[in-house]
Amino acid sequence: MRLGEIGEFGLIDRIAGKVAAGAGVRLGIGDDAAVTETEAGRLLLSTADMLVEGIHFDLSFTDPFRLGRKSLAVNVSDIAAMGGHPRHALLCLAIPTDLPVEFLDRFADGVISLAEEFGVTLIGGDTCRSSSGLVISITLHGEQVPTRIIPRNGARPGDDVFVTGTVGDSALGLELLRRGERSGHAVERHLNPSPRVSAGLSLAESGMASAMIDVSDGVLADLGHILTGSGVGARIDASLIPLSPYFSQRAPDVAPDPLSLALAGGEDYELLFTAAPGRTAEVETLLAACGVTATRIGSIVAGSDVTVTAADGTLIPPRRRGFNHFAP
Ligand SMILES: Nc1ncnc2c1ncn2[C@@H]1O[C@H](COP(=O)(O)OP(=O)(O)OP(=O)(O)O)[C@@H](O)[C@H]1O
Ligand SMILES: Cc1ncc(C[n+]2csc(CCOP(=O)(O)O)c2C)c(N)n1
Ligand SMILES: [Mg+2]
Repeated sequence: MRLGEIGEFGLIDRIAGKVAAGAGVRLGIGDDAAVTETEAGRLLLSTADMLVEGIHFDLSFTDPFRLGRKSLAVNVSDIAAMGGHPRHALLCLAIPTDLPVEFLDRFADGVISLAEEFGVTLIGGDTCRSSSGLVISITLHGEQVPTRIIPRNGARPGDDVFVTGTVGDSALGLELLRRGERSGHAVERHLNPSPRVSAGLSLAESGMASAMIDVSDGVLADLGHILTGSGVGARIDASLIPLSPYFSQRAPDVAPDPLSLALAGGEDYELLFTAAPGRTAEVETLLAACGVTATRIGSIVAGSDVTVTAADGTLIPPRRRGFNHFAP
C-alpha cells in the first residue's frame, strides 16, 4: 500500500493502534503534547538519537522490524548508561513517499517489540515527508533516584575499567554485510543490539560504578568521554578485551587489524564503566546475575589520555579511536 492512500494521519493512527496503555501515561498519542507522571523522588533522564538512511543503516542490509528495534535500542542504551529506568518514547519520522505502508507497519512493530521488552511506552512523535531517505529520531525519557544516577565524570585514578559482554561483533557484522552476508552472530549484533538495562540498573543500585557510558562510537572514543569528563587518563590492556569466539574466528579474514575493529568499531551498545579497585569479583558476580559478563580491561590513571598496551606492557599505538560523523 502507498502512503498516499492513507496520508500522514492514517499512518499516525496505524502506529497509535499498536500502542498499549503504559505505566505513568496520563495522555499518550493524539494531543498537542503527551502527559506523563514521574515517580515521586525520581529525576527525569532525557536522551535523543537519530538514525539516518545511508549513515546509520542501509535498507539492503536490514529489515524494517530490526531497524525499528535498533532505533529504540540505541536510545534505551543511553538510559541504561545512566543507570536509569527507560520509560516514555517520542518517535519522529521523515519518510520518502515511496516507502510502502507495510514497511512502516513492520518498523513500528519492531519499535513496539523492543519497547515492550524494556517497559517503554510510545507516547508521541512527529511525521513528515523526506526528499532524501528515511530519517528516524527517537527521544526517550527515563527515571532514577538522584543518588543512583551514574554520570561520565566520576572516574578516579586507581579505578578499574570494565566492559560488559563482548566488543567488535557489531563492526564485524557491518563489514560482513558489506561483503554480502545477511546472517550470523555478528550481523545479528549489528542489526539487533541488546541494550544492557538490567546491568545498568544493578550497577546503579549497588553504587559500584563511579562513571559509565555506553559504547556507540567505539571503546576508545567512548572511554575518552569518561576520561575528559573525569579529568583522568587510562591504561587499557589489549589482551583483556573481551571478544566473542565468532569475532576471533571471523575478524582476521575481513579486518587487517582485528584489535582496531574491537576497540574503535563502535555500535556495540555494551556498558563501559569504572569501579573502585579490588572489586572485580564483586562486579563480575553482580552482572552475572543480570545474564551478562563484565570484564576488567584496564585502569584509570592520573593524566588525560588513554594508552593501550599488550600483555607484556609494550605500547600499541591505536590506529583510530572510533566513529566521528565529521572525521575527514
Ligand atoms: N545538536 C545538539 N544540540 C544539543 N545537544 C546535543 C546536540 N547533539 C548532541 N548533543 C548532546 O551532546 C552530548 C553528546 O552527544 P552524543 O550524541 O555524542 O552522545 P550519545 O548519544 O551518548 O552518543 P551516540 O550518539 O554515539 O550514541 C549529549 O549530551 C547530547 O544530548
Ligand atoms: C550503512 C552504515 N554505514 C556505517 C555505519 C557505521 N556507523 C554509523 S553511525 C556509527 C556510530 C554511532 O552513531 P551515532 O554517533 O550517530 O549514534 C557507526 C559505527 C552503519 N551503522 N551503517
Ligand atoms: Mg547521540
